[in-house]
Amino acid sequence: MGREWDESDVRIRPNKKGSRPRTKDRPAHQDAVIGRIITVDRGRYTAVVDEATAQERVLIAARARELRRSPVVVGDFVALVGDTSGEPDTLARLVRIEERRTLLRRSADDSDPVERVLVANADQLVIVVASANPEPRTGFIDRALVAAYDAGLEPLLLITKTDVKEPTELLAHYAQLDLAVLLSKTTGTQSSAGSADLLGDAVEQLRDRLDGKVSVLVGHSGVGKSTMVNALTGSQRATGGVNAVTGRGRHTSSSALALRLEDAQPGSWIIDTPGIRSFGLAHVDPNRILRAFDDLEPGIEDCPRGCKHDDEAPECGLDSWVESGQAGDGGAERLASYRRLLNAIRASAW
Ligand SMILES: Nc1nc2c(ncn2[C@@H]2O[C@H](COP(=O)(O)OP(=O)(O)OP(=O)(O)O)[C@@H](O)[C@H]2O)c(=O)[nH]1
Ligand SMILES: [Zn+2]
Repeated sequence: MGREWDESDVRIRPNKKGSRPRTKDRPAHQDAVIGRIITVDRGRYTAVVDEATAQERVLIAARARELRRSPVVVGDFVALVGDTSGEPDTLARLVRIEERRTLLRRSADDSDPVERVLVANADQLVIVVASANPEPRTGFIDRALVAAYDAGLEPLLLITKTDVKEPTELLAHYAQLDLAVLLSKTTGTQSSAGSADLLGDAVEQLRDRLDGKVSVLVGHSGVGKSTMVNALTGSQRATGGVNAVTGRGRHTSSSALALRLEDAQPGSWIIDTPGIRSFGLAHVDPNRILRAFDDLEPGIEDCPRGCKHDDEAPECGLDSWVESGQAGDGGAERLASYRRLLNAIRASAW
């Protein structure tokens, strides 16, 4: 990851005790290297530095005290000082979190009483559901869509197991959204190991979509997320490949984990989220969700102040906007879709 230094990086604070700049830790930050966090496990942060260069290396870091309690998450770019060689048994010091482009988070909810930052700087959210077995739940998809729109991520719906059932109803349900949908299925023949081979098409289509980007995958257990992640990333994890990358034990925590997309441009990462099965959405602002509906968005100009734009909102400007045809022929359905997503914010579970 290249980064240019400028004067603001070497600013020296006025020193209360004397005129000399503090030599102890300030100058050290000038040597900082920037790394991408690929996993977090028990207070240890694994980062890739000098990505896609001959000097690329993976190192382990501990957070500096000056960071206090600011959460550092997968996808964060961080400044690292100290031993940044990445040699075995070395530990770098993580001194700063770079500004985040996007931030996927969850409010506290019934399943987790703490508000959490989940993943930083991702571009896309791939919502994985099975066409059947387990049955797809639109509540899950709606909540994930809201989380994506709120975080500024492009959502993508991946429907697996279409060999088991055609996802006709599900597709109809989301036809009004500007939502890219990919279908995948297996050959239907289970190998002796019990895992079925995915048909190549879907894997390649998805790879094209993910190429050059950072994509987070979310999905319930059993939908075939691991099958797809393995097809896209090779055996990095299946074989304990995380060892080779991080020099540490196989990834066992429930934290997110970034894996490289195989046969893709540098900077293409897939973030698997074994621990994330739901999103608390209490923090979400309906206006932010509206940014994903640019045909509707201008309609809120006539809304009363503090309008929530939902089914019960009196005199919501979106109603007249749609009635007057300004959102086009499909306007009413689009508004219904938007409001259905707003309902997902209020529903407490998915
Ligand atoms: N018929 C069919 N089975 C599939 C397909 N994709 C995955 N499977 C099977 O579904 C089961 C679950 O797949 P996994 O990839 O382990 O599912 P997961 O979402 O990672 O689930 P967890 O590992 O519990 O998080 C496995 O037996 C897969 O072989 C598919 O497209 N069609
Ligand atoms: Zn309104």
